[in-house]
Amino acid sequence: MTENNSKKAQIGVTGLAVMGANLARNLARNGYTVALHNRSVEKTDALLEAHGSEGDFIRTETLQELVDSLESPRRILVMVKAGQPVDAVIEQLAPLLDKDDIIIDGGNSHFPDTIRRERELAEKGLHFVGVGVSGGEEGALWGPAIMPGGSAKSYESVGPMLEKIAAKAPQDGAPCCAWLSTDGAGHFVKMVHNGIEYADMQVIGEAYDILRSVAGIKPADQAKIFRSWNETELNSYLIEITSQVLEQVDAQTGKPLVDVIVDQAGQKGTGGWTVQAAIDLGTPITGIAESVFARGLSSSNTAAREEAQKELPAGLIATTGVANADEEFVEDVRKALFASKLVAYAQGLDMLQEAADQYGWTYKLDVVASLWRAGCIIRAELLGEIMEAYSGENIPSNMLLAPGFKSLMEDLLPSWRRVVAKATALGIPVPVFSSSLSYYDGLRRDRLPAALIQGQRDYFGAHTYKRIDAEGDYHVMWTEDDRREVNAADVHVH
Ligand SMILES: NC(=O)C1=CN([C@@H]2O[C@H](COP(=O)(O)OP(=O)(O)OC[C@H]3O[C@@H](n4cnc5c(N)ncnc54)[C@H](OP(=O)(O)O)[C@@H]3O)[C@@H](O)[C@H]2O)C=CC1
Ligand SMILES: O=C(CO)[C@H](O)[C@H](O)COP(=O)(O)O
Repeated sequence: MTENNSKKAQIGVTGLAVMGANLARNLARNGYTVALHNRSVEKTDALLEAHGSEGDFIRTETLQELVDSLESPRRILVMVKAGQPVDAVIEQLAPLLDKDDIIIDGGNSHFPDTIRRERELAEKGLHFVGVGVSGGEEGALWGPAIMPGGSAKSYESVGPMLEKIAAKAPQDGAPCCAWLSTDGAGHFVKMVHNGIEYADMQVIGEAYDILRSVAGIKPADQAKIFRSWNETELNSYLIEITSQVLEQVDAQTGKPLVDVIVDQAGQKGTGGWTVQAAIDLGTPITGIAESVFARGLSSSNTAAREEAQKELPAGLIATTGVANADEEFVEDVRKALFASKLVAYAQGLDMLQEAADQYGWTYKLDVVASLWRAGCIIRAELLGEIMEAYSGENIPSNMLLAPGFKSLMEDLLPSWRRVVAKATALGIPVPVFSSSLSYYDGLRRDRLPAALIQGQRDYFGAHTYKRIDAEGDYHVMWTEDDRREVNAADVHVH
C-alpha cells in the first residue's frame, strides 16, 4: 500500500468481491497504482490485509475519496453485481466526475443496459466502456480474456492497461484483449462467450452421462479418460477441469463428489440472454438454447421430475453395434462431443456475425476467436484454428464450411450418429448432441420441410409462399373450389 497520500492512482476499482479484488491485484502487479473501494469497507481492508504488499494500492472508504485519489482523466473500473447495482453505482459516481472521465463496467452486464448507460453518460460528457471479462478468480488475477466495447477514443486511454493485464495467447503471445466495437459490443461478445460456455459444459455432461450410463465407467476412471482427451484436439480448460471434478472424492462419504452434488444446474442469466438475443436476430443457436433449457429442466420443476421418474414409461429399445465399454465406444463418445462442441462455436460465431450486420458493429470473427484463445472459460486449442479459418480473404459463411472443419466433420459424423442413436434408444437425454446433429443435417439437406410449413401458413393465414421456379409471392385460393394459385401481387394477400 502506498504511503504517499498525494500520489494519484492511475485506475480505481469499486466492487472488491472475487473479480474486482483479483483484477485490482493484477493491475497492481503490472505496475499500476490502484485505488480501492467497496460499498462495505470490510472487503477493502481484507484485500489490503492479505495482499496490500503486492503493489501500490490507495485505500478509500467513500466514492468521493475514490474520485479524489485518481489522476485525470479518471478511470474507474466497476466490478459490482450485474444489473441494478451497476446503475446504483453510476448514479452515485457520475455527479462526482469531470468531463472525459471514464467509467468501465467489467461485470456481466446485459448489452442493452450497456448501450443505455453509455448514451446517458455521454450526455453528461462522461465515457462509459462496457467490458466483458472472463476467466473467473484465477483469470482475473493472472490474466483474463477481456472483451471491450465503448468508443474507440476511450479505448486509447484504457486499452493499454487492459491489454497489459489480459491473458496472452500461447500461440503468439498476443494479449487476449482488443477493442471490439462501439457501445454494447464488448458485453454482447462476452454474453455469446457464455452461451458457448453453457453448450460446451452441457456436451461434456452428456459425454459423462453416456460413459457412465451406457458403459458403466466410474467417475475416477472417467477422470483418466477426460485427461487423455485433453491431449487430443479437445484440449481445453473445461475438459481439464472436468477431469479434476470427476476425480474429486467427497471427504464426508468417500463417494465421488459428483455423486453427492444435487443434479440441479444454476444459471445467472447470460445463457438465457444469449438465446433471447438470438431469437431477436433470427439466428438458430439450437445447441446453445438446448444447453440453457437443459439447466432449466434439471432445476425448474423438481416435483415433476420426481413424479416422472416413477410414472413415465421408458420405452427403451435394444441397440446393436459397438460394445459399450470398449475403446471404440469411448472414442465414438469423444468424437460426438467434439462435433457438438464445434457446432456450439459455429452457432455462437454465426450469431456474432448477424449481430454485427444488424447492429452495425465492426468486430471481426478472427479477432473475437483470438481473444478467446487464453484466459477465458471457453479457451481451447480449437480457437487457434477457428481464428485461422476467419483470417484472410475467404471468410466462411458458416464455421463448419471452412475447409479444415469440413474434413474434420467427415471423420466425426459416423461416431456422432452412432452415439446419438444409442443414447436415444437407451433413454439417455442428449439434448445438445442431438440438436447439434440436427442443426448440421438441417444445414446440409437439400430440401427442408419448411416448404410444407409455408403451405400451411398460406392455408390458414394467406401468408403466401415463393416458388422454386418463378419470382414473386404466391397464394392458393384455398377456400374456393378450384384452389387456384394466384400471384400475391394481383390480389390482396400478405
Ligand atoms: N465470479 C466470476 O467468476 C465472474 C463474475 N463476473 C461478473 O463480474 C461482476 C462481479 O462479480 P463477483 O466478483 O463475482 O461479485 P458479485 O457479482 O458477487 O458482486 C458482489 C460485489 O458487488 C457489490 N455490490 C452489490 N450490490 C451493490 C450496490 N447496490 N452498490 C454497490 N456495490 C454493490 C458488493 O459490495 P458489498 O461487498 O458491499 O456487498 C460486492 O463488492 C459480476 O457482474 C459478475 O457477473 C464475470 C466473470 C466471472
Ligand atoms: O461469466 C462467467 C464466466 O465466463 C461466470 O462464471 C458466469 O457467472 C457463469 O455463468 P452461470 O452462473 O450462469 O453458470
